[in-house]
Amino acid sequence: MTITVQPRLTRVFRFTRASYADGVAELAYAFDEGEELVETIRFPQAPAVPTERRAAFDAALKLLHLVAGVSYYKAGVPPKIELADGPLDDGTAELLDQLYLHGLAEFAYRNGLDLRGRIAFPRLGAGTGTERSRGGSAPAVGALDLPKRTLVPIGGGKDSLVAVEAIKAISGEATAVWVGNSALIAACAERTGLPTLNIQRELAPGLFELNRLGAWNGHIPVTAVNSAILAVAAILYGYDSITFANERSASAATLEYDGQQVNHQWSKSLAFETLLGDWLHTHVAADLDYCSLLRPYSELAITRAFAKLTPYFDVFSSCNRNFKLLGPKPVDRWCGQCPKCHFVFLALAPFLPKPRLLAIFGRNLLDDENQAAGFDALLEYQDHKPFECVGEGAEARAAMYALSQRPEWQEDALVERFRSEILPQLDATQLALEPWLEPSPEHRVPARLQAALAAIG
Ligand SMILES: CC(=O)N[C@H]1[C@@H](OP(=O)(O)OP(=O)(O)OC[C@H]2O[C@@H](n3ccc(=O)[nH]c3=O)[C@H](O)[C@@H]2O)O[C@H](CO)[C@@H](O)[C@@H]1O[C@H](C)C(=O)N[C@@H](C)C(=O)N[C@@H](CCC(=O)O)C(=O)O
Ligand SMILES: Nc1ncnc2c1ncn2[C@@H]1O[C@H](COP(=O)(O)OP(=O)(O)OP(=O)(O)O)[C@@H](O)[C@H]1O
Repeated sequence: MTITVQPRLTRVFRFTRASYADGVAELAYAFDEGEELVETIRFPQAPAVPTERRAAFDAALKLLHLVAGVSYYKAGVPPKIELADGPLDDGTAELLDQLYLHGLAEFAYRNGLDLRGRIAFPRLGAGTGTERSRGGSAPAVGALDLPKRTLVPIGGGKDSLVAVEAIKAISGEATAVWVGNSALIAACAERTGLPTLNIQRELAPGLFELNRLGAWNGHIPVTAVNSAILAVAAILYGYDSITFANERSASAATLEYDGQQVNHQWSKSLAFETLLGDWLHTHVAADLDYCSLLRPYSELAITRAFAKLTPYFDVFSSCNRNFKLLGPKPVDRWCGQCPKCHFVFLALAPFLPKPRLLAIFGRNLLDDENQAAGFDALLEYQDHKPFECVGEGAEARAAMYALSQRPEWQEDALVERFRSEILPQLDATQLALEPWLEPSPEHRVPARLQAALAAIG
């Protein structure tokens, strides 16, 4: 495919069409009058869409088209957005405005862009008269009597496996589902013993051509894309709930810049969960629940729970370098260099026998002076939290403090450095591990699944 637009000079981003037939969804976009960029999602062994769920399916597919557009919009960030299907009701436009602004906040910060005031999805009634500048709300949909079973997304790391085991503990009917073709995630899903569902996602090849032509590039809110894919899947296959494994800490900003919070994990935050969960209730099906089973828990509470799940130790990995579409992957599941490797090593250390942890990682990251800067960033010492899915700085400091009190860890280079150099500068009353293990009451887990929460804490 030959791309003829210069991405950074484009004027309009267009959502041109979304179609679905025989298990294949095509989501198409274009800049200005340029070629279509078509993303493809494949739903395996898809049944025919049941008639009574047709409207819900169409609504979910439309949302997926709008959400997945973020990968392409970011290539040019033109000032105008156009929708071939016409403007959106207020609720939908608000969800999209928020997602593109906050989900692309890291992208904007790193590229020196300011997206505030730039992103405005067309709204019904906007600009058509003085009496109504916004489009009003769509009539709320009813329940569809969806089967009482749960889609549990699997990411290959510890969090989703903790969620799986919590659902298994209450004998909930569930399917382990993942998007993409990662063999590592497939192995984890297989290990759960649950039925599995693997949905394929192929980005438009033209995006890589745009990248080569100097498109804007950077982080996108991928959890939102996966969530929208799973909403379509829930209606298609018949599930009444989608339970992600997004932790409490995911709501905390990575940094604040020019009055704006920048959160790498925004589409894992409670704010996004609330927006999407409410939207699905009003626009798709009143009985389709979208939530995170791990929302009450800190990363440390989750690593404590995961430390008991020994059958997964030889298959899981939280290192995101495994999940790159292009380029090399770590040879042995953990690159040992990235913020996720650093954080997971540190957060598991208080809860696992040391030899067990070293066996998982194949090395001792805390006894390697070359990794000091990486751990400093986690501790928010002379740096900000990394742009990655890691816990809060205070949480990392609590874990490091716990290790500094243990004979088996305190001689290791970076623990010793923490004790001698960093600890004297910290408020010792803020370093206890125990408060991090307490669940918070805030979550959106539906009544039917709440017993699973007790299986985690
Ligand atoms: C695996 C990874 O971390 N990828 C990020 C990385 O991408 P990179 O360029 O190094 O390589 P690829 O992943 O192979 O992607 C190639 C290009 O494709 C585009 N792209 C990819 C996926 C997608 O959904 N949309 C896309 O537009 C993009 O142009 C890529 O350059 O760096 C990129 C730039 O910062 C990131 O966008 C890539 O992140 C992936 C989308 C990804 O899946 N990342 C997750 C591991 C991730 O970050 N998860 C977060 C969830 C946060 C959230 O709010 O959803 C987390 O765990 O905290
Ligand atoms: N490819 C994927 N398909 C479906 N869901 C995914 C995928 N990747 C991540 N997720 C889900 O997104 C959420 C956030 O992912 P995240 O990487 O934080 O979790 P994880 O991989 O389970 O654990 P870890 O924090 O150890 O990496 C989790 O619920 C995870 O299951």
